[in-house]
Amino acid sequence: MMNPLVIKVGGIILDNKQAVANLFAVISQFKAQQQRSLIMVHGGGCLVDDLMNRLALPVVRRNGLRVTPDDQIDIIVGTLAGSANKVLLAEAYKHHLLAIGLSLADGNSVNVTQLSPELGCVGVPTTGDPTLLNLLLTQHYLPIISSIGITPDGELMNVNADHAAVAIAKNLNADLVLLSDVSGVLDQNKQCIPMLTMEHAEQLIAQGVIRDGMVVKVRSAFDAAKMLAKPVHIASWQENENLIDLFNGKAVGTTLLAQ
Ligand SMILES: Nc1ncnc2c1ncn2[C@@H]1O[C@H](COP(=O)(O)OP(=O)(O)O)[C@@H](O)[C@H]1O
Ligand SMILES: CC(=O)N[C@@H](CCC(=O)OP(=O)(O)O)C(=O)O
Repeated sequence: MMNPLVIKVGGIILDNKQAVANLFAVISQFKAQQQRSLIMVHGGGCLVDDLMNRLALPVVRRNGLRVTPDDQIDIIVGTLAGSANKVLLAEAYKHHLLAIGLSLADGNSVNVTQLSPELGCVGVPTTGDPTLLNLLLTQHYLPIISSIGITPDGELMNVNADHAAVAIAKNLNADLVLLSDVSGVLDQNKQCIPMLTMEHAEQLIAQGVIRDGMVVKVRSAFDAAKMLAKPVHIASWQENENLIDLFNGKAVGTTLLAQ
């Protein structure tokens, strides 16, 4: 049996019903062909931004992470663990997939602590217990996991979804694919870089070619690649015709090398 595959979905796909439907069509095709266990970890930052705008609340990010004041965590939990998670679950059901919607805290799958007081209710993954997820995978469930966590003191935390996906992949010794709006990590000419080493990535970050959320994504991906001793892929959820290849471990988008 192959090791599990963690698929992280983020970006404007969460705001695009057709794109979500296309992705689940591919996942259900893959599931029909392969015995491999899949876990989906999702973001939904764009949905939070939309709601913040409608509520006339400011959207503030520092180094790619959302500043999350105490009095806004309920809105964010509602959006990520609520609507975003259930929209994905609904599409999974529509495609006859046996799915279950979870957060990082369910079954203590990923424990989190507060990152820093300046960012407010932003959590970082610490340890985790894979028992619940392994149990669900044995019974052929597709876990769909939001990036909401709970601290040991019972505080709800907003975790960057790339950090969350890396934590789950480490816990399950899984392969990891990060799907975003872009075809991969782009160079200064906006061309997708097929293979990236950590050294090259840090150069591109220093030059400002890799910016914003992509800095978090690339550093998270290398963290996972090193720990798991295997490459991690960053690709677009729009590459429908290549997604099956990607899920089978072929290089699509940018491959971040473990070395
Ligand atoms: N060098 C780069 N290559 C690709 N995307 C980049 C780069 N630098 C900055 N970005 C930005 O990073 C975004 C992806 O990060 P992010 O928005 O956090 O993704 P997601 O929401 O899918 O987690 C891209 O949409 C792009 O605007
Ligand atoms: C702390 C932090 O930044 N949390 C993110 C969680 C969602 C996310 O990461 O969504 P995408 O993967 O779609 O960008 C946020 O509030 O936007």
